[in-house]
Amino acid sequence: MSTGGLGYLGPEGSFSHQAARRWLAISGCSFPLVPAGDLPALFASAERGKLEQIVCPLENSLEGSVALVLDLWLHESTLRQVGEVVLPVQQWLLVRPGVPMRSVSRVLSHPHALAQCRRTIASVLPGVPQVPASSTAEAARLVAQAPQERWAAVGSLEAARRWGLEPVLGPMEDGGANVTRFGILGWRSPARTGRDRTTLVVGSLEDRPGLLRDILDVLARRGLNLTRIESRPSREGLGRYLFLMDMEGHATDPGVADALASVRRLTGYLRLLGSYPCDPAWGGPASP
Ligand SMILES: O=C(O)C(=O)Cc1ccccc1
Repeated sequence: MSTGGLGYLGPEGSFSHQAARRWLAISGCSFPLVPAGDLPALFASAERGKLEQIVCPLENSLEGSVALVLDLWLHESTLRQVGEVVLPVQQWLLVRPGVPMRSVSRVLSHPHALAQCRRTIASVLPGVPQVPASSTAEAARLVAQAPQERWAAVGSLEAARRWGLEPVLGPMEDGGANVTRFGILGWRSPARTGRDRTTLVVGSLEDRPGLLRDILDVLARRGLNLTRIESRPSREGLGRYLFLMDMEGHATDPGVADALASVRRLTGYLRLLGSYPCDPAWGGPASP
């Protein structure tokens, strides 16, 4: 039985925690927030019926998709996307108060955060070992509680406040707008709002030239705007992929419904992963 919680990748102070609070504000829901230790545990709690919805980082404007989330969703879960939150993010170098930056002996963070700051870290902390953590906030918590005081974390100013660390450098991502898009996954599909997005995954039993082109053609002929296409291994062998697609519109819009039926006929496998309202704060990808 669901406890009605909204699960997120914890601990407090993670970007997922910020996205979860923003989702409560957008949706008007009042679920209690429930932190999870890592992404597999987050999905497993939801699948066991312990959570009503979960917040997952899907993609980042500098570093791309979060492959682990896509793989858990596509291969180990029956959840549907019910919403999205688009969050501008900033990364800071966080140390225990008074620790000079030049003495840092190890830098911890989520691999996506380390990758967003690759050039800055190489220039200000050359040769310092980088250690992956399950989230930016977990990195901050570890630095705050480590026996070794010279560790640093990469994370938000909120994580610094929550875990009592001092921001000594930032924003430190390697240029460009840093924005992360989070998916809200659950079981109750929301009603059409008129400004919706639809996510689906297709795979093919047939391996023939032009199949992907034919699929994209179905969408283009109906004027459907694709906002993302991503491939992940289908786990059936080398060269076998699933294609995850986001497009504007709701599965009950006549053009989208018609396109889904045509794509289903073309492919061996189509799973509708959800239709949900677009984040009102996000204008969509920049036009060329
Ligand atoms: O590490 C965090 O703070 C998170 O919320 C997870 C995450 C992972 C990848 C991109 C953005 C956020």
